[in-house]
Amino acid sequence: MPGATESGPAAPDTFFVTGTDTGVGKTLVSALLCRAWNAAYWKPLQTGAADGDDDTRTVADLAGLPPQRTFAPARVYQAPASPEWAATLEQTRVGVAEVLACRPKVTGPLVVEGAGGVLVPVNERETMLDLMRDLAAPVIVVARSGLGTVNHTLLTLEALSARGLTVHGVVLSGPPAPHNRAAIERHGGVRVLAEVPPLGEVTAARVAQVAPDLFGARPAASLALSS
Ligand SMILES: Nc1ncnc2c1ncn2[C@@H]1O[C@H](COP(=O)(O)OP(=O)(O)OP(=O)(O)O)[C@@H](O)[C@H]1O
Ligand SMILES: C[C@H](N)[C@H](N)CCCCCC(=O)O
Ligand SMILES: [Mg+2]
Repeated sequence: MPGATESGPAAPDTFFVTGTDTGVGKTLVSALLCRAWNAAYWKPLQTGAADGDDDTRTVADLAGLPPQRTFAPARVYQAPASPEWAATLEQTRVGVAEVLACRPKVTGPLVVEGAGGVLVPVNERETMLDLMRDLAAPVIVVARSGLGTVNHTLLTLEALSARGLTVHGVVLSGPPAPHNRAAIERHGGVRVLAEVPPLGEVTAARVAQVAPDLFGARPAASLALSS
């Protein structure tokens, strides 16, 4: 296998961070990953700019990334909505191919954050799953840790599996819930990479403090999602 080492397959460089929902902690986890792995960051489609949503700025601040380690979104839309609807409100439309034409060329790890969850529409025909398929990077699923997450996470994993996407693992955010972690690993055939506890005030100092213990210094090789 190209890039393989004696210790196993080479770790991929690009990871797509999706979630079971909007607001589950994708941006916080992206910042933790960037900090731990010294990764660059790209949010291809940013919506909610009218409400001040700017995940690129948030990650740059929290992870302490210099300007050359973050990349402008392919599109920024004002409305706090899916890319499809936010674009429609601006009488425009975007396709996955146009988005990926803006894919940054970087050396080393790159964290790419989606908008909302896996089936959020990019346009009338394409969803975030199409973006993930064409990006061809292993997927990290961020989920809440608490009640309801087992169903939401397993549904998300089913959708990813149905499209043949490689799942690198799941990250749970919120108060530790070992029974939920175990259920997701058992029924989803995935690793839970980390449980991000409630961080209190989310600051760059706090991210720097916890990121290495949560994610280590570099990404591990991805395991295929078993059925
Ligand atoms: N473990 C945690 N401890 C403290 N705050 C958290 C934790 N997880 C998430 N949050 C907070 O919850 C809010 C939503 O998280 P975040 O912005 O990362 O979600 P998201 O999935 O990226 O949302 P979007 O779909 O808008 O991109 C943020 O204010 C974030 O700091
Ligand atoms: C604006 C928000 N913060 C996100 N960036 C966009 C989330 C879109 C979710 C669409 C949906 O699932 O209903
Ligand atoms: Mg976000």
